[in-house]
Amino acid sequence: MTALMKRELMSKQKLTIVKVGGKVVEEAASLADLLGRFSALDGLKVLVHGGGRSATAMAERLGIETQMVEGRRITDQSMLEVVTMVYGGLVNKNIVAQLQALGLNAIGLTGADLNYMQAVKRPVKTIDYGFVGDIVQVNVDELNLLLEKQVIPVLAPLSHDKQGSMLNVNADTIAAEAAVAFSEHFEVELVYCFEKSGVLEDADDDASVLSSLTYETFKGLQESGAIHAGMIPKLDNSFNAIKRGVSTVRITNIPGLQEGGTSLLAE
Ligand SMILES: Nc1ncnc2c1ncn2[C@@H]1O[C@H](COP(=O)(O)OP(=O)(O)O)[C@@H](O)[C@H]1O
Ligand SMILES: CC(=O)N[C@@H](CCC(=O)OP(=O)(O)O)C(=O)O
Repeated sequence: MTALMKRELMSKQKLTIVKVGGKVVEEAASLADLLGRFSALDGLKVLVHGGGRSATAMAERLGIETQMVEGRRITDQSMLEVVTMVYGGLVNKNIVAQLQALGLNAIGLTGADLNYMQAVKRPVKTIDYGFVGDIVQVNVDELNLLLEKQVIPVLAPLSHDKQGSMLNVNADTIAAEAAVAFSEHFEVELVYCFEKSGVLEDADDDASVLSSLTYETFKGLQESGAIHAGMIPKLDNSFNAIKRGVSTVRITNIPGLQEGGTSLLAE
């Protein structure tokens, strides 16, 4: 029996999973600020990153057009090459190098590494998303061994189909699916860190942060249009994670990493 298994038998240890995306990843100063605060968090932790804007910028440099549908990137063969390079390479390794500089022993992984997360190519219904994956299996056993050795997993928004192809997956989904899988072993707090201070009652007023949110209120605010765009899948992912065993989900900005922002309430 490993030390980690022994501890689980006594009581579940806390694990913080921080997902960072949007502008925060793209701007060097905000990323450095975020990583500094992440490194100061106590206890076991995992970082999940996005980087959609960096992929769009790189695609543009290569003359490849970006097309998003309902917040998801249409990923044809050449876009798959771009996202594999940008998420699995540039963004991921830049974060790992910065965490190493901060004294954290980080390792960057896609779902193909250690086969920790497997997906299937999204079936074509009305829209063909191309090489976009829907998660079918998550196995965090090897990641648990890394955590036990004080290694910090840094998870990129990429999975694979176990038949040789990488697949593009939204970073919020990677964070939620990893959080659910880790919940079997840990008391998981999932923190979505982005550019606003939380879920806003009025998306244009940064001071209108809701300190807590139920599913019912979310659906009401969605209907009135106060919650829209990328915030809808983020909240759907978040409530789904709570339903499947994640202890706490918070949506916040960089200074709110430890506390603050919007806490989601189970019904
Ligand atoms: N009520 C709301 N509160 C906060 N953000 C909102 C709200 N409604 C819509 N949004 C938009 O949702 C975006 C976050 O979604 P998304 O861009 O997918 O996240 P990320 O920055 O993590 O990639 C915000 O930048 C904001 O423009
Ligand atoms: C399928 C799909 O849409 N994947 C996303 C993955 C990156 C991401 O989610 O980045 P942010 O968190 O910074 O938005 C994309 O390619 O844009």
